[in-house]
Amino acid sequence: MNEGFSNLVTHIGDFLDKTQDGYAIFSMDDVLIGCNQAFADILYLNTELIIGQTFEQLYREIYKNQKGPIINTTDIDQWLIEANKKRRSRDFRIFEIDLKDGRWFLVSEQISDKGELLLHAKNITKQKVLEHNLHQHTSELSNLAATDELTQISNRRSFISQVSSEINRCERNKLPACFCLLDIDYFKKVNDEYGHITGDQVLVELAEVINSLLREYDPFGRIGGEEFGLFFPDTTIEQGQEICQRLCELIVATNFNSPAMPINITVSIGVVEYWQGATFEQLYSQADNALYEAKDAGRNQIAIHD
Ligand SMILES: Nc1nc2c(ncn2[C@@H]2O[C@H](COP(=O)(O)OP(=O)(O)OP(=O)(O)O)[C@@H](O)[C@H]2O)c(=O)[nH]1
Repeated sequence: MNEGFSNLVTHIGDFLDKTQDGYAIFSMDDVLIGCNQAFADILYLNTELIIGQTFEQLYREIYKNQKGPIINTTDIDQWLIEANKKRRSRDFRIFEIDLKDGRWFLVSEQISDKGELLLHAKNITKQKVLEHNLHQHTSELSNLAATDELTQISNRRSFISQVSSEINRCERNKLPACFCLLDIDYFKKVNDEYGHITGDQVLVELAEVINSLLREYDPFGRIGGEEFGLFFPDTTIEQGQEICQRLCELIVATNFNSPAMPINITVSIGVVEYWQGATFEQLYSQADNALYEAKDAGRNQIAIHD
């Protein structure tokens, strides 16, 4: 043993009871032969009483006390069988545990040539909290980036991406589908007569009314202004036309902005049948042509692209 190493061995004990990290050594037959205070604190057990106990006895005690590491089971015997299978399966193991008090530890287990097991538990609660917050912020940001601020449905970008992946699915599974563009008729009049804020309210309610008729997985988004896009996977053109007909009827029958000042609107819808190999741009352009036909033909109606 070189001098530096023997100095380390002599002095390391002074640090072991200062550190927040838990240290413990188990014998070949898994009896706890030594540990520091931090390790006992993690288990919520008394240092003096745990020396000489086996890993199994310790975990049975923790399970009984319902303090310390979370043991997610209703059957501790089965849990110990599974834990023991993993425990000495490799010379070095690393895993995370969480405690009832909310702390998290990164635990490493190293087995020596003599078969003794050195356990080191590092407090990683701060990192876990940061990780959790970051994850939450990321998902909030991606929701924001995909949502139309006014109507809270998908925005143009997110709608295009959902339709594109549905197009791929329909292509792979040889499914029929319909793409629709829906536009409010004479919406300028609503704004002119009732004001822009009421116009906004009509848009919000319209999105809700349309959503109430759709299946949960039908992509539906606000393309821009008073124009909305819909995609019906696994739907024939006849079925698509029927859904659009029901949408038109429901919208005509709805009193928007009620009870303040009920407003009635109509919509025009351009529908195109999906064909194998079609792109979003092609479907959009053909549905747009059909939408103009519906407007030209007097509005409050559906036009199917030929
Ligand atoms: N309140 C409100 N109005 C909007 C919004 N986006 C677009 N608009 C209005 O929608 C109206 C669209 O007018 P036009 O393109 O002339 O269409 P229209 O009056 O609906 O007539 P047709 O589509 O030809 O039946 C304009 O008055 C826009 O200001 C919005 O987010 N909120």
